[in-house]
Amino acid sequence: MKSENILCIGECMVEMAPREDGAYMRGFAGDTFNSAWYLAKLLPKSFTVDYFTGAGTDAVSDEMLAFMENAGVGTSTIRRISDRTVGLYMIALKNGERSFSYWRGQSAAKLLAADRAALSAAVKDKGLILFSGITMAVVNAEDRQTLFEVLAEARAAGTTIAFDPNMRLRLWPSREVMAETIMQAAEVSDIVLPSFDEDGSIFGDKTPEATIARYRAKGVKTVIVKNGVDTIYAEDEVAGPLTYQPVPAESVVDTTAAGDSFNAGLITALMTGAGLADAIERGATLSSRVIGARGALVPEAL
Ligand SMILES: O=C(O)C(=O)C[C@H](O)[C@H](O)CO
Repeated sequence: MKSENILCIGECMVEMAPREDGAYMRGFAGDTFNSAWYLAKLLPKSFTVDYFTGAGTDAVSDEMLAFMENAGVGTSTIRRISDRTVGLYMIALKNGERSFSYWRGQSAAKLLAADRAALSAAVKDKGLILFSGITMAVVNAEDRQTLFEVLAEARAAGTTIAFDPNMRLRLWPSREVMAETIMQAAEVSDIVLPSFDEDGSIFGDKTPEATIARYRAKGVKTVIVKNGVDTIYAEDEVAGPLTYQPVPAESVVDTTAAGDSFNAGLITALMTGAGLADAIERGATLSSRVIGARGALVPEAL
């Protein structure tokens, strides 16, 4: 049987999310961690969900790891780096659409792939590993290659690799490096979870079908193109091409983690035996509830 151990790799930060009264609420979030948080809540108890990143040894890093453990996300392989600490981001909201400001240039997570042995130990015996374009953006060029190699080794050993291109142009040296790295990441992945607004603008895809074709040409087995409130397009070897029209959200308060929660709902369904169409519905339903509240992690959405 396939391993029921899941690993998400990336950067978790202090999150400052605005409240209605103008004050800020401090939380902890980051795209792949957000998915881990939802996965830990959604998957049956026989599964384990772990997070791999870099963290400091200071009080806020300890609090972050305690927060993860409390949420059911394992932290035992996280790298602790004594002269660094965790990054921070702040959400700004305009009519429900979010934008982010970051303080993460020197974060411990930037060194997450600097110790190959630690990374290799973390990926061992996993059923599925999720990483993202943000994971690739925060590490340097040399460590990116280490990540690719270690993920390729895990895949060869039977792990399913899932990748969300999640593009944050500001975190990359250039548009070209971002686009090139994303296609390299797709080559080591079984499941790719792009968003049409980002992929359309960076790669010039005219339609979601073109996005699917570009990743499938790299050998990706399953591609699901998220598309905001519009039709989701997907394809895998069993279901063939399919579409899903998401039910509109009851209210849109903050779109932070819309894609991350979609990924978690979808992966939960796929890991527990659902077909692609059901898995997409599961992801879309969770995502439409998550955007009805402020911040990335929304317990009421579960
Ligand atoms: O933008 C990032 O790097 C983050 O990880 C912050 C947010 O939690 C994430 O983008 C939401 O998808």
